[in-house]
Amino acid sequence: MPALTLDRISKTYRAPRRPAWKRLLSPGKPPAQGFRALTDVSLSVEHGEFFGLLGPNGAGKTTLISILAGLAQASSGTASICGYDVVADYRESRRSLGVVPQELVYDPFFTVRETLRIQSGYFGLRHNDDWIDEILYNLGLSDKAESNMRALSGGMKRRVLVAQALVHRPPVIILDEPTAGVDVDLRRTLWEFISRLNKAGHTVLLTTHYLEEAEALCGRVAMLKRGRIVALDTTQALLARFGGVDLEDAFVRIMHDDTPLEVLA
Ligand SMILES: Nc1ncnc2c1ncn2[C@@H]1O[C@H](COP(=O)(O)OP(=O)(O)OP(=O)(O)O)[C@@H](O)[C@H]1O
Repeated sequence: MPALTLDRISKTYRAPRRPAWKRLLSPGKPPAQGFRALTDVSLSVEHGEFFGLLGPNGAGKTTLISILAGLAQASSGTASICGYDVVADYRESRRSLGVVPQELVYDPFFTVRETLRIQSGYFGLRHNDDWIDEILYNLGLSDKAESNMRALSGGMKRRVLVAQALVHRPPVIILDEPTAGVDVDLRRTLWEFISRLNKAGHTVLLTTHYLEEAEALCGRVAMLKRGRIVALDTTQALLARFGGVDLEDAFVRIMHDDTPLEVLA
């Protein structure tokens, strides 16, 4: 059973409803069309893979991750984590997954340790301090454990988001642009830690705009363009197929290729 499966996932965001007074003024006007963010996305990621989900701004990466995390509902299609359907088996699928979100979301009233204890509590883990200490150490956060969240720099807050995603030792880890706006030090520390978790058997799905990171880390890559998968293969095969000097070159070629969209696998 794969670590992660997407089967013909489509997502249309509803257009905002027109206010009542506008509907009264022009009653015959049809409601605005929604926005189609994903169309028929299917892929499966095996246990232990380090998988890259790439695409330009607005391609649909975060939408896809939100569907996997149960934060958004697909308009059609199914998704599962470790065999658990993200809608029908929500609790089990959420327990199998750790998501590092793109947005810096945090509660300014708690310390780093309190934040991680609260997160552990969501998963019913009461005595989790040994693991919390290990995560803090590996993310270079040990000396910040008792600092208030609001006192941390942006890069430090991002490290805490990574720590939060790992408190329940999820078999599948999704990182949505985890290195956006962080210094070289954190990138190195983060990738060393995530690579170690991956070698220990954790499945990793990464979105990033730093294609050299994806090239170095990901065994397989899917590229999204306007909500559709346009390439899905091993990093090496994509490099061989599209030539060029590196994955960035292959990415630019694929994104600028205007032949009808089809999976280049
Ligand atoms: N809640 C929403 N309502 C309407 N449209 C949305 C909503 N969320 C996202 N979209 C639209 O869906 C499309 C895909 O957005 P998404 O955030 O998934 O892209 P992305 O690939 O993650 O982009 P980025 O690389 O900039 O993070 C975009 O055109 C975006 O404007």
